[in-house]
Amino acid sequence: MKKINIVLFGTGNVGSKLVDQLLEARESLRQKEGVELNLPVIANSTRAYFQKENQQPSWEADLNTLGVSYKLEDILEYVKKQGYENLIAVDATASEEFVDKYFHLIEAGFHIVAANKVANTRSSKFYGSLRQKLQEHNRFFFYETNVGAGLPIVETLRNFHRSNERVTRVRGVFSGSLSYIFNTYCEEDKAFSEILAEAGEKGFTEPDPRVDLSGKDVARKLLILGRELGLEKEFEEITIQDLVPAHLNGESSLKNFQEKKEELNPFFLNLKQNLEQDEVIRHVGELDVTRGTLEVKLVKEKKASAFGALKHADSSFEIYAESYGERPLVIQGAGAGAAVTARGVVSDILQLAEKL
Ligand SMILES: NC(=O)c1ccc[n+]([C@@H]2O[C@H](COP(=O)([O-])OP(=O)(O)OC[C@H]3O[C@@H](n4cnc5c(N)ncnc54)[C@H](O)[C@@H]3O)[C@@H](O)[C@H]2O)c1
Ligand SMILES: N[C@@H](CCO)C(=O)O
Repeated sequence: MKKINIVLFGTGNVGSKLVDQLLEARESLRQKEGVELNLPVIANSTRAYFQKENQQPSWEADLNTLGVSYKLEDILEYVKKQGYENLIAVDATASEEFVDKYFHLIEAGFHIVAANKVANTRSSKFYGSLRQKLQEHNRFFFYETNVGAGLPIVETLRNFHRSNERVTRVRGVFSGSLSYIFNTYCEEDKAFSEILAEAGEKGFTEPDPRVDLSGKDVARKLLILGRELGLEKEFEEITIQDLVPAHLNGESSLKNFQEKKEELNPFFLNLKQNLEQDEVIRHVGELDVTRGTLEVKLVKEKKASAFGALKHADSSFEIYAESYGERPLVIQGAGAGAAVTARGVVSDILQLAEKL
């Protein structure tokens, strides 16, 4: 039996669904694949729960009641003392700072699986040094859910690139939350702020929805794909249409933004009122590999077009590549949501486990 030991950081929408899915899949993986998935430590931003038994039927309660405040070193010491091998750290946080800890984790023998996009969208220098550290310690880094949640986008582009297929352009509705927001807003007679709140309640938005609305989340996804294709770009080079008014942006608190989100309504109502009958608003990202440009913007689309016809929180990625000519390869489906994202993380964990 191959034993895999997963230390989870982040128990929000994605992290908590991930624990449920791992515990559910445990027995069948043991029987069918000879893989035993253990979760020796589950941590959020303030507490860590150090597992005593193999089963964790009430992990949420245990984290709350038996969880202790911790430092990363406590976890590293614990796994070392227990003699755990095949260690995978799962980053299900949205933390800008946590990614600095990847280096310590790698040195301590961890492989990394990340839903968090930050590590792949810092400077090229950081991107390169992380990969160098992984190589030095012979560790793996999987992050399929960074783009398109559970959809196989990163893998598809990486395989194209490796096989010398020339990808010229990727155009898409990259954001599941903004897809939900604009699909619903253009169909229903509700205030923009109300739909924004719904998208948050459904677990589609980032913990701070301004990361979506500002275009930053889609810009990150474009950069991640661009880098997979060998483009050496920095985040600052991306052209981004920011939908958050300056007085509510990241400089002010999230609470302030939530309290004043109705102030967004006139701008979006004006956009909606200026649509033709057969048009809708869509939020798109465009990566032009040939020209080396990355752009995030709102566009008007015909209702009958591919992007115009999207529903719910679906994303759609059109990948233009030499062998495919004028007709792109299209990957479409749920672009956000805890269940699909957690499933993508499980899939990354299993692919990584196969290599161990
Ligand atoms: N929600 C989606 O559909 C989706 C899809 C793909 C990727 N993601 C990514 O998954 C990540 C998690 O999203 P979410 O919706 O679950 O967020 P969330 O806010 O619901 O959960 C974040 C969790 O991270 C924990 N955390 C924060 N800083 C931490 C730290 N330094 N150490 C340990 N834990 C820390 C918080 O306590 C919380 O438990 C984000 O990076 C997001 O971009 C989300
Ligand atoms: N907030 C992100 C989650 C998936 O990365 C989105 O809406 O697409």
